Amino acid sequence: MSISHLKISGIRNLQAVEFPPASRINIISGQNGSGKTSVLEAIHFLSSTRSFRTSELRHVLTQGQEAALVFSRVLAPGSTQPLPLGVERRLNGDVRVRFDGRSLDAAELASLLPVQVLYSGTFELLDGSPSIRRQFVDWGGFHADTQFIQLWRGFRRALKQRNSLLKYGKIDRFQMQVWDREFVAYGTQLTAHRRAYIDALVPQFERILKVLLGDVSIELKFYPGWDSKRSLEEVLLDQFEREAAQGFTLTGPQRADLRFRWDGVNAAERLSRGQKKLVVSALRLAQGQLYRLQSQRPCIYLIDDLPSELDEPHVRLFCQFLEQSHDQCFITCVDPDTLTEFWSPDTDLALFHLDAGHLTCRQR
Ligand SMILES: Nc1ncnc2c1ncn2[C@@H]1O[C@H](COP(=O)(O)OP(=O)(O)OP(=O)(O)O)[C@@H](O)[C@H]1O
Repeated sequence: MSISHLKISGIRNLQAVEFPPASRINIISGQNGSGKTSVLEAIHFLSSTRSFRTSELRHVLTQGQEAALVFSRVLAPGSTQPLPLGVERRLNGDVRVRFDGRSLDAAELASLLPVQVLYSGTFELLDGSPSIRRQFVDWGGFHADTQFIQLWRGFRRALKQRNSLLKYGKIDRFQMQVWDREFVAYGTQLTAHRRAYIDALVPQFERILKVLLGDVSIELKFYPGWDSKRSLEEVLLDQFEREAAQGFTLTGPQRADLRFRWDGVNAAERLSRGQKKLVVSALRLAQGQLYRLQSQRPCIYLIDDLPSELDEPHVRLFCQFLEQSHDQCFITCVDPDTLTEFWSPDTDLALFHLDAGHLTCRQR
């Protein structure tokens, strides 16, 4: 899907923002605090009912407002007939998602309009907590295979039940065996899906990294959450006494992670800030490209302050990659002159400027 019309109300400092995005490249410029990231946040909200900056709706809502509403018209690939998609969330907890006259649940919305976000917080993929990398892997698993969400839910349920039995001390061995079986069955299948996803992602990641960063070669490895030379069943048996003493499940798929090495060293310790930005960008772009390959559908890229941390040649390479990707992109920057010269005249491109929450269109 791509967005052909967007209307935003009740988000941050944005003042009744309404515009028709270009099908390919949208450059949104403005000074610090003008609301550029908030426009990307609104598109993310449209795709998932959530912000990528905060989990608390009250911070996203314009001060004094009760509801955030993003309304759009979206186009399926190859279609000329845009369909209405609207997402509303209210401070009282109500959430409404309507697409072409019917309500959607969270999973349906996530499949309808997948987006990839690149902003300052994306660095955490390299040096943040493992849960951020698990979310990254699971995003891919969710979009790659419809079975994934059931496996993920089944595993979470088994983990929760095990942990509550371990926490309250008096362990009923029979009940524990039931949940152990579920934990192993779901956990093993979930891990196989995660591993297959990363195996498919690595060639995309290496290809894009080579385009963006030439000589830097990063080894990306999946860690399943336990010593994979042993079965999950064996590991559970072995660690049971320690788990009973500590009151929670020690190792398993809930500890899965990704490891990035450069010349055998933890890449996060070795890369410069610009290099880190290009590595995490390559990861997100690879995820979008793999999604396109697997589903034959495009992803929308939201890229906040693309030029920051990068020199001109790398900005050029980045823009050339985006241009060749054929996907819809929303790119923000402070100074539009840093981004406008890299696009071919045939590319459907639109320039917008934000001034204190007011958006205007600019001439190319
Ligand atoms: N809940 C809110 N209600 C009203 N205004 C808000 C709210 N939260 C943030 N703001 C203001 O909205 C603006 C949003 O800034 P945003 O982060 O989108 O700016 P930006 O153009 O991306 O800036 P920068 O270039 O510094 O990253 C800021 O001026 C901020 O003070």
